[in-house]
Amino acid sequence: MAALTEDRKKMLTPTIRLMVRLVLKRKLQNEKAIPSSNIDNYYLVEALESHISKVDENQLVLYAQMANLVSLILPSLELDLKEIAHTFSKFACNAHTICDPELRPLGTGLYPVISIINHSCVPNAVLIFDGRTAYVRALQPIGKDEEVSISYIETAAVTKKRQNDLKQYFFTCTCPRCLKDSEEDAVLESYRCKNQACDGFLLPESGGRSYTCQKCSISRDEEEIKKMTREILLLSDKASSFVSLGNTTEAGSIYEKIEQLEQNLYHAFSITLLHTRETLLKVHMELQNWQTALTYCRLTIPVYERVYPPSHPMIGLQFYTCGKLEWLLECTEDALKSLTRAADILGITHGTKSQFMKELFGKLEEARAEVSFKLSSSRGHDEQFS
Ligand SMILES: C[S@@+](CC[C@H](N)C(=O)[O-])C[C@H]1O[C@@H](n2cnc3c(N)ncnc32)[C@H](O)[C@@H]1O
Repeated sequence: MAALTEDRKKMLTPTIRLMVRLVLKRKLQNEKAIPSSNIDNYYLVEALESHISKVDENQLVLYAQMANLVSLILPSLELDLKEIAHTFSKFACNAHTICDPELRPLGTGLYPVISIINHSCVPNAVLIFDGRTAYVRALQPIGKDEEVSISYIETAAVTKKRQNDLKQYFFTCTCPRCLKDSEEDAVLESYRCKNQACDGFLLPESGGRSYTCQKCSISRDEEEIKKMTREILLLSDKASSFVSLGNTTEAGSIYEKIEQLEQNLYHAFSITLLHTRETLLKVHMELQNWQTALTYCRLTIPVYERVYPPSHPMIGLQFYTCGKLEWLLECTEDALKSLTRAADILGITHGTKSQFMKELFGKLEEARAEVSFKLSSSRGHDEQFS
């Protein structure tokens, strides 16, 4: 690595590091310096799908450059650059993002046995890591002949976006959600009805100039929508520049304005509004504004429950955040409810033995004890005065 120029060092992406580890592992396994097994050997990598014939020329050039860099990092090995480039193409449709228990990305890994699992936007299983060990856990009972599926992408998105994110895998998803989701997509991305009491979504009128609610037929003027969209765009640019300056307080107050505008513009289940609220949750956590953070956390949950399958870890994690905030704010009974929901879901997706889960169970026990203590002391108080 020391022999690399600064420019080349910048190219040491997680994918390059993964390739270097893979090449070294193959060498060591061939020399029997480290053990190989049925689920851990290079033959499994050879069998992976690469879609190399469909990869475009620019991407092929990039793979060739990356292969070259690997050979510079490992000068003592005689490498077949074409084979390395081909393996990079396998990474694109088979590698997995290793995440921490809170689903924050940590790096990239290749798990050839897990790579046999196909994608669905309504998956019946989920891939969870404990350190570098990968676990596939069922989100629901899976029948004997039923196919196990996981999601390769973020499923909190409309069909067009999901299909676009799946392009690197060279297939068109035909899961039930992709086949029938036009109305659901409209809810997730359309404008809301002008009537605040109506939960309908708008579609453009054939002649343009206005949008009409599909539930109550009230129209919204196109100009008004364009004006609000422009205002949101301007504010978003401003908020991003405050974020890059590290001014979280200013960024937060601009995101609040964006959220207000988006509430009036988009449907309550809008993905755009969801992302703004996720940002506001992060901002207020950073600023230790626990009550406001809790408000935004609670607002995200109904949308999560709509866009993720039941028992999805994202829902469990959001209940966990809610529970921790409620505990901090001494809303003990709410905390108990949220932590119970979190434990019910994350117990399925994360198992019960990891340190992360032990901490959650510890917090749940504490909340349970506190609630029963409060209950018994209020009963004692009532008895004293009866
Ligand atoms: C990680 S591999 C999954 C295993 C692969 N089906 C196999 O037999 O080796 C990813 C590739 O599988 C195919 N694939 C995955 N999910 C699919 C789906 N829902 N429909 C069609 N093809 C899919 C695509 O070719 C994709 O690039």
